[in-house]
Amino acid sequence: MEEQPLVSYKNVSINQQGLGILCDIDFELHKGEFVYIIGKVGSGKSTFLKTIYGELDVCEGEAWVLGYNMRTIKYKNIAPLRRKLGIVFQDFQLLTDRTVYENLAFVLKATGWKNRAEIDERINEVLEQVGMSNKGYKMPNELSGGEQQRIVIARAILNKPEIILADEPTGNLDVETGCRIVELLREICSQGSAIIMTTHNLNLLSEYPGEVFRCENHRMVKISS
Ligand SMILES: Nc1ncnc2c1ncn2[C@@H]1O[C@H](COP(=O)(O)OP(=O)(O)OP(=O)(O)O)[C@@H](O)[C@H]1O
Repeated sequence: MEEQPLVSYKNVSINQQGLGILCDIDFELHKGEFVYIIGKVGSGKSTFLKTIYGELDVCEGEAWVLGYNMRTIKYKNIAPLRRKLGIVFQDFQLLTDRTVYENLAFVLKATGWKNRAEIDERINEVLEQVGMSNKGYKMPNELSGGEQQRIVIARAILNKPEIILADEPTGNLDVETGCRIVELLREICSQGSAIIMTTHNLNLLSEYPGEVFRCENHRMVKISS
């Protein structure tokens, strides 16, 4: 039997402050998929992602994310949903007043981890996975942009999310560093997390193929796979 999609949207419309941003979206995300969302500035890419992590309501259609009906999801279920998601933004959003290790420990403790040794072990694992094993003691401002983005990805994968939402994760990086970040995301994808990534960098699409949806004229249309 075919596995249930992780995300399933049918005829979904999304508004911001009463204004229609996207309408009639049909979208599915399955385990292990890597999906790009492209489109001009203001076309609705981030808006779409916001509905997946419950930041913005869906106003029409049928929308399911990891078994939650996003039309009717209760506020108390938003945090449990987000624990199954990893979220990566372009502007890093690390806590600047604490070390890399403390940034990661903060998230683990906030999501219910208590055992010190297990916390240590998981932090070491994710830092190794993103190639930053020896940087746990650093403050975020002592890291380059690419290194900070690696730590953000380490933070996003701490709880082994089923889906990673990456909103312009290469937006603040030079081309070479951006490619390394996409390679890292693809490696994480091959280990089982599905990934939705918005980007303006169309070169990435040919270099690192995936399914592509474009936001345009209030629609989000699949253009290739
Ligand atoms: N908080 C908000 N309140 C009202 N309108 C908003 C809000 N956030 C975004 N919008 C509007 O929704 C539309 C889509 O914005 P969105 O941020 O999704 O675009 P985007 O495709 O992600 O753009 P970019 O490439 O610049 O990141 C824009 O017209 C924007 O002005």
